[in-house]
Amino acid sequence: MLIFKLPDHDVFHTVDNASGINNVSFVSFDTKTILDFKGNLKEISRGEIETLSIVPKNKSSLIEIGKETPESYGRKISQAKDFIEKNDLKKLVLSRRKLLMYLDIDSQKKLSLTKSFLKFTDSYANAFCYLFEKNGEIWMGGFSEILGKFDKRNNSFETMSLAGTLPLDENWTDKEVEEQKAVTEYIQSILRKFSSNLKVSSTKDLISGNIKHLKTDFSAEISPESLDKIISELHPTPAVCGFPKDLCAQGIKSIEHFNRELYAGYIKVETEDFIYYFVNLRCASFFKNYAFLFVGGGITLKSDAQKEWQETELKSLAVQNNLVFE
Ligand SMILES: C=C(O[C@@H]1C=C(C(=O)O)C=C[C@H]1O)C(=O)O
Repeated sequence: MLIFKLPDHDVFHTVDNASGINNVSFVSFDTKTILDFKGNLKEISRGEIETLSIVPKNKSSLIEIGKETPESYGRKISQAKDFIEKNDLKKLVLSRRKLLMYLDIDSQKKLSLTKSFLKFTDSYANAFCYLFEKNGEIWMGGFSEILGKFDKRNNSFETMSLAGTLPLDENWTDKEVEEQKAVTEYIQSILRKFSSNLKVSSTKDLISGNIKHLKTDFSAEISPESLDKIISELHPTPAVCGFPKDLCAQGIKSIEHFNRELYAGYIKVETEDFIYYFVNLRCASFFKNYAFLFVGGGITLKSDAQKEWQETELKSLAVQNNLVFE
């Protein structure tokens, strides 16, 4: 079962399971896992969504639940800084799995994932939001970062450089400006190879709930044949990994000590006119008594461990504040 809402659209969609048609795919961060949702896109109403039963299951094997603390995350940030220094990098994106246990809140009340999804979509109207259950796995998430948007009618391709995070009332510093610039330069260097008419916007604030980011938009005319290649070269961008990609992904794995799974991967959605590639952030996987909320941020040599922790806490509220118990 998959339900989703495209950014700035009023309607909800699902897929009709028709075989041979594949319009929605979730690609994991390491691109090794691809979850396909078969069928044509079809509209689904709010009322129909409310009647769906999506109930988390117990994980079949025991998982090790090491609760991350500001101190343990601080140690990982130091390791990330050592890695940045040793390899002369601009940044590395570190993340954590926030463990949220929810059974104890009130034994009479149960988590309603469909109502949570609807609340999430109301809070983040300009985001791509989804909820799915497949092979016993349940994920929910939503954010407005695109890895790509291809318009089949005129072969125009759009993407964005989105990075740097602060609470709404704080002013940008060199740390955020530099980390976002690293993403902008990376995207530019790739798109220039595929298009001679690349347009780059000025950098603006993007407000997402309780926080803001720096965003630069790109648009270019490309040949449809190069679309897959562009996406595979872009992903993972330094907004979620670092550059060089392979070295940074290796560094991330050795420091984070968990599998990012679908977090920081992307979601491909094909409609009649567009092919979208949404970056899978502000997301969580759900089990019977708990959820893992995946959150991260760009680390540079200027990073302050306490602020980085705070940033991941603020990002986790995107999912956490929209969970509905009834
Ligand atoms: C990595 C995440 O977000 C990404 C990293 C950001 C940053 O480093 O400031 C900002 C927006 C996203 O591109 C996340 O939400 O977990």
